Amino acid sequence: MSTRPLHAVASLTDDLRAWLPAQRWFAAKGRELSSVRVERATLLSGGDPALLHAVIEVDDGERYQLLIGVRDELTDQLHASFIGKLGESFAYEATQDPELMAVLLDLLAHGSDEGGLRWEREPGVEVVTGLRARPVGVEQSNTSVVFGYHYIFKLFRRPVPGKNRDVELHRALFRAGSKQVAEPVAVVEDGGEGAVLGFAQRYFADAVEGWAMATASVRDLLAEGDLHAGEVGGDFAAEAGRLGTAVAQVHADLAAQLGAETVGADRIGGAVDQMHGRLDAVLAEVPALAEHEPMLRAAFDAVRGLAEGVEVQHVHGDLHLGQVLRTTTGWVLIDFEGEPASRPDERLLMRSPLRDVAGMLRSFDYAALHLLAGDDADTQADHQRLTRAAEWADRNRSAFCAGYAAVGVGDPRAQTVLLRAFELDKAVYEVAYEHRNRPDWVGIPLAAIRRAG
Ligand SMILES: Nc1ncnc2c1ncn2[C@@H]1O[C@H](COP(=O)(O)OP(=O)(O)O)[C@@H](O)[C@H]1O
Ligand SMILES: O=P(O)(O)O[C@H]1O[C@H](CO)[C@@H](O[C@H]2O[C@H](CO)[C@@H](O)[C@H](O)[C@H]2O)[C@H](O)[C@H]1O
Repeated sequence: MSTRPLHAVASLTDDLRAWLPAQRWFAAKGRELSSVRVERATLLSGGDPALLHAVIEVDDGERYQLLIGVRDELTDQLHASFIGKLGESFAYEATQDPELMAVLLDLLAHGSDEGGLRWEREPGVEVVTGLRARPVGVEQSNTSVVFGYHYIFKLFRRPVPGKNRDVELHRALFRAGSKQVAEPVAVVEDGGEGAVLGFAQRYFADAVEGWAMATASVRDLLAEGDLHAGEVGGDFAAEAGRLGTAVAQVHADLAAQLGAETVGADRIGGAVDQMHGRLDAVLAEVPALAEHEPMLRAAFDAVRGLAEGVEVQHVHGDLHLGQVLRTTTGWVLIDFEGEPASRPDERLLMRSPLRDVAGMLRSFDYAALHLLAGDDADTQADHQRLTRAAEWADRNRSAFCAGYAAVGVGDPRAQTVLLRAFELDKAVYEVAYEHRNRPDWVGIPLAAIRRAG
């Protein structure tokens, strides 16, 4: 490999143009790239294998972060991660290489401030090294690696200068003694612009995702045919209630640590304008939404009349059943980056906690209906399954709200105008998300919008 990292990565630009669009975390998926420019590259560890860090810019101006491994010979396990040849050597996605991830764990444990990258443990935390590394297999917006049963490290694929919401909110909650988040362990920062490049936190080895639990419950129900959601073994309502309580506790801790305020007509109007703006954009992309436009606009405009103002604070911002984990001791929330579609500066704003509630309520609807995506309500058997699934969603949505209200930070069910607008706004977002990423599922948010009419 060339001893000049920038030169080495720059010689891969043609290969990167072909490789990037296939990556789940790459935002411009499915589109041909005309240019890839290497902004900087740093050698983190030499030898064979070598580890390079690079920041690249693609033709839409988006910046991405890469960890590139270089080996004289590619092992079978790394074939799928191949990016391109560097002279006689092979360049590949380094997060898939346990040997190189051990180097990364050493950097996190011992700290370093070289080549413009700062690796730093959180105060008072010791990091164990020599743990086996494995990449997280799920489809994600970033890339995560698990070390033993101890840590999970997230590489932010699109680092943003300034404060990182995921890290800051984890720190604030952990300071508050919250049991609903993982302990922050270490961060990697770009010494120049101060962007957080990576974040290690405590790994919950005993955890299962809320989405997996909820959909298992729906499967149980559908297998029974005749029984109601409350009568089957896999009933989820008690868990949904505990989840509501956990979310309310997180909201209470965030408000206590970082403040809350009541906003009046100006800010409310701005938020309503944003909902209309999103609808404009999605209508242009998905014509099937047009028949619901008057109802949606009326639901958003109803928020303007909330004379008593709206309480805002820092919230999760992208809450759904895939962002919560059930451990053996309770529910935890992960990934506080905020809504993927919002600009980084927008994500830092305080928002109504009902946004999170609405996100979770939408998620119960998804969990109930995704298995029935192809069902036809006109046939008797499918009608029965759809009715049962709808009952499941109602039951768990109510249990979630009751669990939330029990904490004393407010009852979402008492704020019907706001909750309805936020749920519909989220559903509009989901229509665009599904249209772009999972067209078979676009019927789920569309059906929810139709039912609200
Ligand atoms: N502290 C943790 N303990 C156990 N698993 C975790 C933890 N944090 C994240 N995960 C797992 O990693 C996956 C991706 O994490 P997430 O922070 O949502 O990344 P992304 O920003 O890429 O979506 C989650 O869906 C979850 O399964
Ligand atoms: O987790 P991300 O931050 O990447 O969020 C995006 O992807 C989610 C899908 O993984 C998407 O969530 C939608 O589908 C979920 C089921 O897969 C469902 O539970 C959510 O309620 C629904 O919104 C999310 O909208 C998108 O931003």
